[in-house]
Amino acid sequence: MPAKTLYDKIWDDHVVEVQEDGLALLYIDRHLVHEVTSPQAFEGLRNAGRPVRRPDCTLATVDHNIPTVNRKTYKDVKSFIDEPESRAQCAALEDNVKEFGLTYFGMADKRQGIVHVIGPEQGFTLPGTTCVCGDSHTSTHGAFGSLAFGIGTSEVEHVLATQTLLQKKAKNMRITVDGDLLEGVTSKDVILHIIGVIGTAGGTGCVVEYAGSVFRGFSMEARMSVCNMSIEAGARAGMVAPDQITFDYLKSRPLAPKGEVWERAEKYWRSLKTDDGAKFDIEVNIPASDIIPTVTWGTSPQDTVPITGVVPDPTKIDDPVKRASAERSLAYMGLTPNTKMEDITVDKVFIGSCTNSRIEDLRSAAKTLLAAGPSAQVAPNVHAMVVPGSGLIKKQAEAEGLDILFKRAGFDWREAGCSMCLGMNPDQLSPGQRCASTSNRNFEGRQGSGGRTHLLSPAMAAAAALTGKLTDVRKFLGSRAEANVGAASALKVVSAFDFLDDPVLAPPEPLPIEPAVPVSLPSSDAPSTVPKFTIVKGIAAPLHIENVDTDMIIPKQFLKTLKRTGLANALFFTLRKDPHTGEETDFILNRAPYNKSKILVCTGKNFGCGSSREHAPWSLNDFGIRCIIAPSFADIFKNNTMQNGMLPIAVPVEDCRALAVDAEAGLDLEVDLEAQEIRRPNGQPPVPFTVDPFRRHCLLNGLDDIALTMQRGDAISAFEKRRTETWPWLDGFGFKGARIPVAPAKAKSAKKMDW
Ligand SMILES: CC(C)[C@H](C(=O)O)[C@@H](O)C(=O)O
Ligand code: SF4
Repeated sequence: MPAKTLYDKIWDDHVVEVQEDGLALLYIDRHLVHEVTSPQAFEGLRNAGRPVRRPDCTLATVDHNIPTVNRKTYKDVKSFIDEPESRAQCAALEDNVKEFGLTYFGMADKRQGIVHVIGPEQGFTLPGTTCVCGDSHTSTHGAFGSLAFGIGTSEVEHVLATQTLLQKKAKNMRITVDGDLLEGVTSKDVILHIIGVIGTAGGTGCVVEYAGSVFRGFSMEARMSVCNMSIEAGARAGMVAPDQITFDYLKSRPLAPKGEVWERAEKYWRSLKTDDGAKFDIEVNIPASDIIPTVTWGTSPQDTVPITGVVPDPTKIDDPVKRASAERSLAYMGLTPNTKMEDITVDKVFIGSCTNSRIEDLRSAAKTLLAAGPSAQVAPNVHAMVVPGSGLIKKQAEAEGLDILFKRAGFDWREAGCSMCLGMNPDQLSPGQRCASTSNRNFEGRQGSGGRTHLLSPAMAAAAALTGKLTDVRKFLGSRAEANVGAASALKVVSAFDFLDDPVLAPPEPLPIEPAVPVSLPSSDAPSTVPKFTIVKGIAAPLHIENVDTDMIIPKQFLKTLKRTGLANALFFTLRKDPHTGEETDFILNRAPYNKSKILVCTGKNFGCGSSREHAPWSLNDFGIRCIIAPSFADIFKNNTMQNGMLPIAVPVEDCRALAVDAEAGLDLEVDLEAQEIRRPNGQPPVPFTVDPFRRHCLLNGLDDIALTMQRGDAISAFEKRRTETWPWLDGFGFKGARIPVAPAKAKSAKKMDW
């Protein structure tokens, strides 16, 4: 048997079928659903008369749109959410879970929370599983040794209908951090440092395994923070091999296996580690001692700098595209080169998000407050908020007295949700406001139009709240700090298990399905909803930006739609509309002839990074752009475009630059998918490209993945039979039967604190 990596093992255990070209039909064990990326998927099911194949493996919650104000007066979504589009999206999910019979943690349920917090908390996320969600930070669940990745809405529909996905295997990458971390350095600093080293495209096309003594020593919470931000490094997924720490975290959680089945599961999980001698395509080694508390200075998560450092100087960057990107970032961030990071003042502090809203994160921030002494107060002119990741974490933190500490220091203590991580709810930055944030993305406008984000750890965020400036948290260490912590009345450490006392009920019966539309394998001449892509000829718009993120392609306020169309005006909204006057800017897509572009040529790499929002390709498509040419693409964006009959073409940067020159001259390009070439004006030689053969076939014929996979029903059923025999705990464990027994609250309180 050849030596295998952890990823190889999980992959092999989930292949239903594999084609000659390596394209696999992969079985999905766990599907998390939230309100933003699911409405169009449910609509697709409804239109085709398809049920959800495995309600027992699907868990839904609301998180992105919901207000985080006190819910004491909460009656229902309709009366509680003021903003009409947010309200409509949450109401749509409530209707959909009823119609399709899914387990749902709504706003009245104390288990509601950020989708990537509640899955692990309930034991829904398990080692050795495949886990997906219409959300890029699904990588979080890799902390359990699960192959977990974000998908777009078309793929959400695919999973709901078939419980599978069509996938090509990614490359194996290992990031090893060995040695001892310096005092004051946390998991957030580790992952920010890694992204600073490898860049936001460093993991593109890869599944990362985090190895080495640092990750082995981390708690599950810390591992989740690391895996969460794998997507910011461009990786498809990030994983840590399961071990005793994983099992201790999971055992007795409501949806984890119990009794004899647990024993069986644990035995299998213990086999889930990379074999000695297994081959990685890419290896990165980082000494732990290199890492010091880290913050970001710019508008990409790779723009990191030690807190002791200064704002970089773009004139020292040779590469013109990179220099332009740095200049643009600094202008946006309102920063001057060489300013000391510790001299940067902040207006807001946000402690929350799926990266850092778990109990240990809150304890770590609280410890900084304790270290500062009993009279520590949030600096005047700073508004600081703490948003726990779930209702249960909020309760646990309150039982530990953390809320009192935060409130006493002047923090705002909120209800669970995504909140100011992306501000789809009212928690937003105003233009020009600067925020020290424990979230994961510092893109332009991410936390509010014109808002400026510095990413950092919870401990550093708390320090910034107290001083009003970005601050080295190590100033809150040492003998005086220890004396302050010692003098404070001891905080209780309460077990999470004290709050996991709600049985998870079986999902409701779905409503009767409307007469099903017969499904058959579409032949190349069958009508399909996916447009064919053969030849596209027309104006190409040049763009010279690196790491074009999907927040830039379409900002959050346009994600509240229940439709796939009507998004043409939303495309590159913040670049096309002056935020102050609302007038059109001179951005390339506003100018003739580029306002009629059918092609986009980007000279910067990593186009479409960040969020999994399929709204990005929808808005490009609505604008009329069918083809994007760039040196490289982020994985999820690439998949999403092809699901919509659009063509992303990756060609070397020199070719992109040459094509951009044609585009700047206002000359037509002609993209021929059959011939796999881009024909240039004035008799210049064409630029060749290649597209995966299966995808090319689907695009040329306008084929729809779901209809194709529905033909594999027998193979999927056979896989499910084998799955039930081999891994019985995966069959909706916990959802079967009327009430699921919950482990008796155990005295786990003696657990060593991670701070
Ligand atoms: C809304 C969702 C598609 C998005 C994501 O995929 O990440 C969001 O969670 C984000 O963080 O931008
Ligand atoms: S990154 Fe932010 S918006 Fe996205 S799921 Fe996590 S908390 Fe929610």
